[in-house]
Amino acid sequence: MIKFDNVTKRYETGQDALARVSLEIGRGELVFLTGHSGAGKSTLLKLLTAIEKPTRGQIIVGGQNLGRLSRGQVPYFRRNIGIVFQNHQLLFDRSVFDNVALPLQVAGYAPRDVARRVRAALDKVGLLSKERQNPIALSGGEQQRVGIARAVVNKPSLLVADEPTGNLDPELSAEVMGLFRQFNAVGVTVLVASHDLELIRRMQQRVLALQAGQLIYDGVPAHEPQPA
Ligand SMILES: Nc1ncnc2c1ncn2[C@@H]1O[C@H](COP(=O)(O)OP(=O)(O)OP(=O)(O)O)[C@@H](O)[C@H]1O
Repeated sequence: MIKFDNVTKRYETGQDALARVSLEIGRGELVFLTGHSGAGKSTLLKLLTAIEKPTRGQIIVGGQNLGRLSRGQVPYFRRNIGIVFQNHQLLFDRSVFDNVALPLQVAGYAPRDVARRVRAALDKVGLLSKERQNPIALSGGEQQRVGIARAVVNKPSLLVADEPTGNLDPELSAEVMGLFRQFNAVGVTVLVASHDLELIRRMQQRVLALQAGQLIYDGVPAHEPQPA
């Protein structure tokens, strides 16, 4: 599903935000990406979603070589990826329903299909009863779930999240992670960037760790028994 081959990203400032990173993520995997602030997590996600281009190396996503995508092809490529942001970027002057509907409207779906899919997505994140509310009236956890519904409404085969639990307390963070697990269980490939090591450890999934732009770990962390 995702292949990075010796990928380096150097920003104009001259710094290597990623240095010779090679990795593969198979279809249907749930993987966490971790590392300190500035380690390169966001850069890796921006390359993966064709927001940035690599300076060197090759990136293949869903069989497409991102280095060969033309500007015009990028929006079509992105339709197959759901993206969840830390600050969820919801529009506070529109209802929950309209926020989730946006990607479908942009893609030109008929209004009946939009309504059906939006309600299915809101149902999956447990917010069907709040479709008419304005997101500003929702809690932080609920707002993040609206962001997740919007990311999955298009039924993407890949779901990417950048610090999706950054502003949430541990209980709500666990809830959001549970949602990612659910989408993964029905076949969606999920990549979640997070610096919350405790939360990641509890998930018992594959972890990729970056340090100063280099991939320093790829594996499932050993489960440490908790003291009684
Ligand atoms: N657009 C940019 N132009 C120049 N340098 C950048 C740009 N974006 C990121 N960087 C630099 O690249 C390095 C990696 O940044 P990146 O945002 O990928 O890290 P991160 O692991 O996501 O950090 P954080 O958890 O703080 O978001 C940092 O040193 C950062 O300052």
